[in-house]
Amino acid sequence: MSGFVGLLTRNYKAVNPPNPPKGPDALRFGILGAANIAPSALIIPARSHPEVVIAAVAARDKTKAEAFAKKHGIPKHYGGTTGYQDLLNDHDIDVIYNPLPNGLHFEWTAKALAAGKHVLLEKPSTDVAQEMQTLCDIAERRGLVLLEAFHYLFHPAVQRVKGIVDSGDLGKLKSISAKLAIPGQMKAFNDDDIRFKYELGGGIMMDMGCYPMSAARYLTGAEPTSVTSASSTLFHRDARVDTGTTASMVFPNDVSADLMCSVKLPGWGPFGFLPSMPQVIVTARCEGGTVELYNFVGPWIYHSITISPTSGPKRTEKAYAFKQGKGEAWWSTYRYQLEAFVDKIKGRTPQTWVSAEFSVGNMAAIEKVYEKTTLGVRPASSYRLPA
Ligand SMILES: NC(=O)C1=CN([C@@H]2O[C@H](COP(=O)(O)OP(=O)(O)OC[C@H]3O[C@@H](n4cnc5c(N)ncnc54)[C@H](OP(=O)(O)O)[C@@H]3O)[C@@H](O)[C@H]2O)C=CC1
Ligand SMILES: O=C1OC[C@@H](O)[C@H](O)[C@H]1O
Repeated sequence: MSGFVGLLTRNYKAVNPPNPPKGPDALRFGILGAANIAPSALIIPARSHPEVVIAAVAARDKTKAEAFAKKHGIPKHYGGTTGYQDLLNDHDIDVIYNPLPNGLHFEWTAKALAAGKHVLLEKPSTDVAQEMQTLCDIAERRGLVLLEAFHYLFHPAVQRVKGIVDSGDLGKLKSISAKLAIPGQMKAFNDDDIRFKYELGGGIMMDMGCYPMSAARYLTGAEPTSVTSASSTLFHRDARVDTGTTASMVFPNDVSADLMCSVKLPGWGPFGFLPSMPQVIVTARCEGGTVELYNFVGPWIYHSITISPTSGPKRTEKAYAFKQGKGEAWWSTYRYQLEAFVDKIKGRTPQTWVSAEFSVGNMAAIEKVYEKTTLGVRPASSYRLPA
């Protein structure tokens, strides 16, 4: 199905998915925090997964936990000062979803792994690379699955672009440009949002910038050798926090990358009154042409892959489902991710995976960018692992 009807059908089914019965061996998930992202990233995708049950939620406030559980049909809730740990102590829970503020990712993922749970950890994985390395080491030692939720990488559209770049059909890769930015007029986040709290791992390079960074590293299949320039716009209440960052990087084999993220894209026209268009685009320039993916972070809603060979006609493609592989055109990036995560836990081979090395590398590269901006890396967690 294509065109407008396809768009409506896909987006309707993504939020109103079929609800097959759950099998006896379904994994029981618990959610740490009644976070805004939890419904889109896990609760709705879980409905159509026969091997996933959302069994419990914990929130710092008991009433909030109860209201969230009721709203989303979650049978168990934990709240109050011991709520998070009570969830981890629940023997009925197999897997923890951690959508806490970035600065709490390390502590609560470490505690979840210590409790013997697999963890789906929100992006960006931790505040600094060393913390993610530590978590990955613990997960490996304990035989548990830990996945940083880079949901978009699991979508067929991103896989198609990766396939085109890797095929060499457009010749050798020369440069990447990756942008995730929204206009300031959207006022997407309040001043007191976790994204602007330095002590919680705030900063838009962490929040949105982790996407363009991961896209550049994913498509090059390499780590940046240096960040040649980087600059940020600053949050008006705290000059350690960026509202947007641009960076230029060099990769091995003469590949370069330009990244941009912002929640404050300036307007245009008289007095900058008119909002700019959001920019959610990744472009790979090769010796023999370019491939561009429009809406790389939300490709299930709508996307467009434009392939422009230097000699030959330009063409566009869509990839809402894999030609071979599991999935439906209406599956969101989060649904594809959940499929892969469950496959991994169940010992099956996932279609796509985000490795420990990839996640650690992303944080290391983000650190390099923050160092170059002079804002400095985000503060490491004060949590110490038990001896
Ligand atoms: N994959 C994706 O597409 C997206 C991922 N994210 C990531 O998910 C995480 C959460 O983002 P989002 O849902 O927007 O954030 P929210 O502010 O909605 O949720 C964060 C949760 O953290 C809990 N929390 C615990 N301690 C604190 C504290 N000191 N201050 C504030 N909150 C606290 C709160 O839980 P409680 O209920 O216990 O009070 C709150 O519900 C971030 O890491 C973000 O990067 C965010 C958006 C999209
Ligand atoms: O993960 C995310 O994806 C979309 C962004 O708007 C958001 O800030 C971020 O947390």
